Amino acid sequence: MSTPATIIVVDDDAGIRTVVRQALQRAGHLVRTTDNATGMWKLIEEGVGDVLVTDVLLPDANGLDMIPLVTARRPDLPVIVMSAQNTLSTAVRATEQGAFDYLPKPFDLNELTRTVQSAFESKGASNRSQSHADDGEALPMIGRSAAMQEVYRTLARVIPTDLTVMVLGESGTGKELVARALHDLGPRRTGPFVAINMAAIPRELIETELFGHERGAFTGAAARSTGRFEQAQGGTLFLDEIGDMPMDAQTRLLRVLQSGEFMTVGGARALKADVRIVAATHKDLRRLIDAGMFREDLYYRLNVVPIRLPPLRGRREDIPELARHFLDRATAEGLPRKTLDASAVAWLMEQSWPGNVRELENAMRRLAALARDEQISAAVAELWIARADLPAERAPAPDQAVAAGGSLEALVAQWLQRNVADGARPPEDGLYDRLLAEFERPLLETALLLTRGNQLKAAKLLGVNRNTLRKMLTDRGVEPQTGRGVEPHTGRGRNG
Ligand SMILES: Nc1ncnc2c1ncn2[C@@H]1O[C@H](COP(=O)(O)OP(=O)(O)OP(=O)(O)O)[C@@H](O)[C@H]1O
Repeated sequence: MSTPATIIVVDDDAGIRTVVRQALQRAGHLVRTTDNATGMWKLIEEGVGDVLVTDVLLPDANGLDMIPLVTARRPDLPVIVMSAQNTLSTAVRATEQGAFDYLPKPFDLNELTRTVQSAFESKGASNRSQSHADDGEALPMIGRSAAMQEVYRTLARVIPTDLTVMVLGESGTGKELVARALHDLGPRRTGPFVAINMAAIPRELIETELFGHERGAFTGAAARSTGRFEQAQGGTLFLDEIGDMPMDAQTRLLRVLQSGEFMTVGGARALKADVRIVAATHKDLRRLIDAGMFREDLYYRLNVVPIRLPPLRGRREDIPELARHFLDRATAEGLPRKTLDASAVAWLMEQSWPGNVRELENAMRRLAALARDEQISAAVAELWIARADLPAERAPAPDQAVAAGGSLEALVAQWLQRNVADGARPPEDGLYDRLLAEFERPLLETALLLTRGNQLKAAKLLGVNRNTLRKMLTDRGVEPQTGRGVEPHTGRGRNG
């Protein structure tokens, strides 16, 4: 049994007070609860409590703002913050304000008891000193899923340190964003942030890119060049796609990490490396080690604090907020404002997003730029997102998209202008039939697209019999494929 301690629990939610009380009592602690800051201050003034566990949003105060005041009054009282406002901002602010730890709600009660125990054991040396607190500053990472909470908690802990961080995750999951957050929110933020992507530089140039070279170090080295290590002095060096680093460069990097010094290629002087290293990869480094392509000793040097970013399909609940964020950003960049209706949000959440957040970001920009209506439905989202992934020659003609995207009047006017304006002769088969024929094709194609080529469903959607649909497809030259793709609409109206 652990040593009994008195824990103050502050939360205005009676349910939370009860479960937390029970869990802590089961762990052998004494518990005092209160539902507001006033009650908490009373206990603190009385000298009660070994650990304080508080919610952020209290009826009469903000839990984060109170931490420095609590620490000033009772420097020996560690504060653990619980919050349902699960942003990176809350995690970072809790750390900055000097919280012992931060627990995003909902949390695991075992984790709470473990955290309370370690806070109690470290009493006295507990509340961290404040660094900087930039209130309300917009923080870059979106997403409140449980998976991202873990990321934020780790980030908040390592931001104030110089520890080497290894960011792992599929392409487009935000690895570079994490590296930037580590830099921008940490003590080196006034220094440079220098990124180098191992996969983007020819292998034979990586060493000189990293460490620079002296004049005459090799044929063609007409002048001394500074490497990224030197450029990043006093700041952060982001080594992206570290799994693509050639062996020679790995050996050299390892030496730098061991000695804290580096030498330029062909140089005799050792320069001090005052650089925080953040590395990232989407590759499985363990596999590379087994295959003899990555140095195990370097791996351990770099993998001091691993941060694993979840793929987007593993945190679908973040998709609505991310999608809206990217649409807002597109608007801020001057593209038309778009909103997603419920069907569009549901459709976005169903997709697998192999390109992760980057793919979602690009899809939202495409919608903002190309979809006609302000409100986006699932059908429009699918048209612009699913079909845009088709090879270029199969991509939809804009007219088709407009037909599906709404504003039919605009399209008719446009068609008429193009086909019969300027006194051009009306088409031989008459304007009415011609116009219907022009519209029938994208209508059929879109119906097939939405039903993924299922003719029965497409016929039902259109309200026509299956044989009628077949005939229409033949008449209009639409290929009744299964699957998403249908032949692009290349037909242009004939001017008589
Ligand atoms: N949580 C997030 N909130 C907001 N934007 C995000 C988030 N994660 C990623 N992004 C955005 O998605 C894009 C891709 O992110 P980033 O470049 O950091 O991914 P990456 O994992 O480094 O990709 P790669 O491995 O392909 O280099 C960027 O534009 C980034 O701003």
